[in-house]
Amino acid sequence: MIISGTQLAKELKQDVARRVVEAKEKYGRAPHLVVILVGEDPASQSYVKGKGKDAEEVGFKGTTIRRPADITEEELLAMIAELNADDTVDGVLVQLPLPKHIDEDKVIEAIAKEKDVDGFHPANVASLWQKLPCTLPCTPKGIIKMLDKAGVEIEGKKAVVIGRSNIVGLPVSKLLLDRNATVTMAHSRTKNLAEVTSAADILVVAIGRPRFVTADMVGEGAAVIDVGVNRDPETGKLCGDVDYEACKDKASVITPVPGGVGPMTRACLMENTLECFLRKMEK
Ligand SMILES: Nc1nc(=O)c2c([nH]1)NC[C@@H]1CN(c3ccc(C(=O)N[C@@H](CCC(=O)O)C(=O)O)cc3)C=[N+]21
Repeated sequence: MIISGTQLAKELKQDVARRVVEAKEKYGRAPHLVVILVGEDPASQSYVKGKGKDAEEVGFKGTTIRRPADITEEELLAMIAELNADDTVDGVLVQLPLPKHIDEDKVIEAIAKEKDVDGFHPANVASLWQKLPCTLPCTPKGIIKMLDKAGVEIEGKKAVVIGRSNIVGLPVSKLLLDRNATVTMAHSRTKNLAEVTSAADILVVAIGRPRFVTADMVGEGAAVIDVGVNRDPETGKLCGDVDYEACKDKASVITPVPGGVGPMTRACLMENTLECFLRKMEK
């Protein structure tokens, strides 16, 4: 079975849109998401365009601030400080990656944690690891929703996560652990990787290498979640970290690329923005 991220994202966005209508009635305005895009990277431009479209679709006010790649770190931090102080702004997202002369950690830390819709702020990260209320990072949150919607049991299962990034591998491992999976974090230095991954009931792949996971690495009946967004070196088309065609018959459920984790990530961003807005208004 294919888990359609496109379909689940549509459902989640419809749910957010319904809640936005209610919230607007109650609080007199819609949530406002501000996305900052620095530079002209084509992939970033296309993602940011998608976020703008989603924001409009769910009934938010959406603003995209575009700045040239040579903006100084100081200018960017000043802009964020202004948005933090602006009561009509509920969510701030700075599209990553940033140009090399700008310190990403510093920028993320500058965003008010209450407006950190990505869930990247160190205060949100700390809360996640301490099981305190927090804004969850969008991709890990979306992955858990996809497993739940597909009816995949997590409790007591063996989950293997390949990749250990701050934005996907680490937090999704923690969320799976919180759901009582037995979690293995695998990576580029893992010995006998195929042996490790074949034992997984749930295999989450987030390493950023086109079609890295081959059929021999997938156990019979596994749930396979492909977080990759790569360009196929030959065709230039979007492809995942999993060789989908080779693995789909071994997996019980699998997510495609495109149309899998990506759209759910975006839908979760909308949900996070609504939640930041509600938390503020309910105070
Ligand atoms: N501050 C920040 N937050 C992010 O969440 C963030 C970021 N920076 N920088 C880049 C990565 C990447 N990312 C994607 C989200 C959706 C799709 C997505 O929807 N992909 C579609 C296809 C889109 C296409 O055709 O290009 C799909 O998989 O079906 C892809 C990639 C969010 N990121």
